[in-house]
Amino acid sequence: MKVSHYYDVCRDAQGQRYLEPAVSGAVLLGLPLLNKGTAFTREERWMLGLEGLLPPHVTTLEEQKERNYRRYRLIASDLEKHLFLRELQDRNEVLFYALVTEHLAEMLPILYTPTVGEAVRQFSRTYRYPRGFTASTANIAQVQQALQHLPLNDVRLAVATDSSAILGIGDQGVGGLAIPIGKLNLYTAAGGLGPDKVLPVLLDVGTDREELLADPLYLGVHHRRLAGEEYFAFMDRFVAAFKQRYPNAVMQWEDFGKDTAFAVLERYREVLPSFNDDIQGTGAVALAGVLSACRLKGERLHDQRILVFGAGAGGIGVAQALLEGLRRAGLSEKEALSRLYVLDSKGLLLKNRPMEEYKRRFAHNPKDLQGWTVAGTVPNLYETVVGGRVSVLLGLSGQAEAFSEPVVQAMLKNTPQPVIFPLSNPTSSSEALPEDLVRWSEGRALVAAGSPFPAVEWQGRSYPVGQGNNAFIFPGLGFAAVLAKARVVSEGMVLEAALALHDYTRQHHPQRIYPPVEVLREVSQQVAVRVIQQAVQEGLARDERVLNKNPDQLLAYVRERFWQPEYLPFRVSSPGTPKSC
Ligand SMILES: NC(=O)c1ccc[n+]([C@@H]2O[C@H](COP(=O)([O-])OP(=O)(O)OC[C@H]3O[C@@H](n4cnc5c(N)ncnc54)[C@H](O)[C@@H]3O)[C@@H](O)[C@H]2O)c1
Ligand SMILES: O=C(O)C[C@H](O)C(=O)O
Ligand SMILES: [Mn+2]
Repeated sequence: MKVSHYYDVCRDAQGQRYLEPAVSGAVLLGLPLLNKGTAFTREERWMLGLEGLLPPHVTTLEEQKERNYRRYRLIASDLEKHLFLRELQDRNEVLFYALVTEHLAEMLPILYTPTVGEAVRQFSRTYRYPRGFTASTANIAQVQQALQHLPLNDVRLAVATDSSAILGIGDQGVGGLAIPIGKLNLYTAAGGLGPDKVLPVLLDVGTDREELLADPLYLGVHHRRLAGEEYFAFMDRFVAAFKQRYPNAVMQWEDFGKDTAFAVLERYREVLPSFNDDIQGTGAVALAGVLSACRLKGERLHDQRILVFGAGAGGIGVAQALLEGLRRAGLSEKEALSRLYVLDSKGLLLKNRPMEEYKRRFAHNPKDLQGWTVAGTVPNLYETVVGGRVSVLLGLSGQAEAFSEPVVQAMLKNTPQPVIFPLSNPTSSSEALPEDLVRWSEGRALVAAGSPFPAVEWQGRSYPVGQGNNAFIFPGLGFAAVLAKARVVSEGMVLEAALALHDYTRQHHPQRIYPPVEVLREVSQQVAVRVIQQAVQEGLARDERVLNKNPDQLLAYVRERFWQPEYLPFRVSSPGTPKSC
């Protein structure tokens, strides 16, 4: 099997890798996985029919990075920077990843959260080049055939969204494709997967956003969302065809809203090795951060009383992960649930309220909450903080400013150091600004947020704000599932990712809740090692190369397989030459 319709990656007698292209000339220059731009050597230019098509000076990758970084720095707006980087990736993937890897902390907020949210909104207005795969109601009947149009033959990981709950900005229709593209930028820049091994997928089942339906320039299908049986018939078709085209691929479900996220995860988790990033990745990152915060407070997880604000994919995922954490700390399920409060848009989950099945487990008995509110009303955020003596507050509601000063003051009465994580993205959806939380609590709150925020300077001290984002989990988790060829992605593997992140933070950044994003690559490698070990232990690993390796050997293996942005030489062998591809 050739890696792509347009080229293959082969090895010479010395084991050196090289590219064997099936195209040449101007066509080759238009393929971002092959194009080296001005870095094609003189020999390559003659061999591939490029001589004369490029300026004569042959540049190095370093010089190309320098040229593009200078231009990047001249751009004023974040969205324009995002679009500049998108175009660079669409021209030359190696150069794009070389640049992004070198400036990871600077470019992450541009490629990913929060700027990617704006790129989603502006998708139909800024569209330039195709990327990934779009299944839609216009092609789902022939999706098997449409998947054959993709030139890549060895995809190992896809990120797919139905775009029903993009970050905290809701249904975004076809524009949601920018999210899988951004997630996969992280997979390659910080998670080790080569750009020819990944695929962003948009499942366009329609949109319920009126302004998109009414916009003639909107690029998605112009009808309302499929629901119920029609929705699952669409999904079943896509999943079957995807599995046939890419039998070795892991699937990351992303930004499915609460009405589809849980059902899709359950329906396909045994069909495809797959996980839901918002439920499981977020659960893992929140558990790791709360464990770190407990360590900083000198307390234990089971000393805490925890409130999760928001009961969608993210909120329930976080509640499930903390429940598991509390059980591991020795509490019974009943004891653990008694110190965990989950609120949706109507307030605290109570057993006498009608609610979706996935919330039910976390509902409290109203009899246990005597005196919290006027009898018969549902406790709100403030009342739950007071009544439940909450010491840890986690925001997954997408509601800006929901964590107000009175809420913080109430927490300070329960604990000297409240743990407060406004985890909603993008920045405009964050439940509070970290600087307000630090100020209102006079520097006592332990704060992390979903989106990137600068350190807070307050009364001569600097408080770094950790980024509690599933970016610390999914690249390592997905890479591990790929390297292990895991049959399924188990809850045990997800939990191990959380514990690995917590251990890494404790060992390398003991003063922090999360590591700085500068070390994301290293975090992903550590997470990957632990997740592979767990997959092996659970008998889920199907790749023999990961069996019987100790942690050091596994780390070396993970590092060796980690894709690096460097140009491979081209060769064109004459017909009949034996090749190792
Ligand atoms: N930091 C991270 O890594 C991370 C990961 C996943 C999700 N999130 C964030 O969490 C937010 C929700 O995402 P999701 O995927 O769970 O969406 P979702 O559509 O599945 O759920 C949204 C939930 O928000 C809650 N909500 C809405 N209005 C509310 C209100 N007024 N008061 C209390 N709760 C309210 C509801 O319970 C609803 O179910 C988004 O802003 C998203 O960016 C962050
Ligand atoms: O995309 C992110 O930044 C994190 C998370 O998956 C989200 O939906 O907010
Ligand atoms: Mn998400």
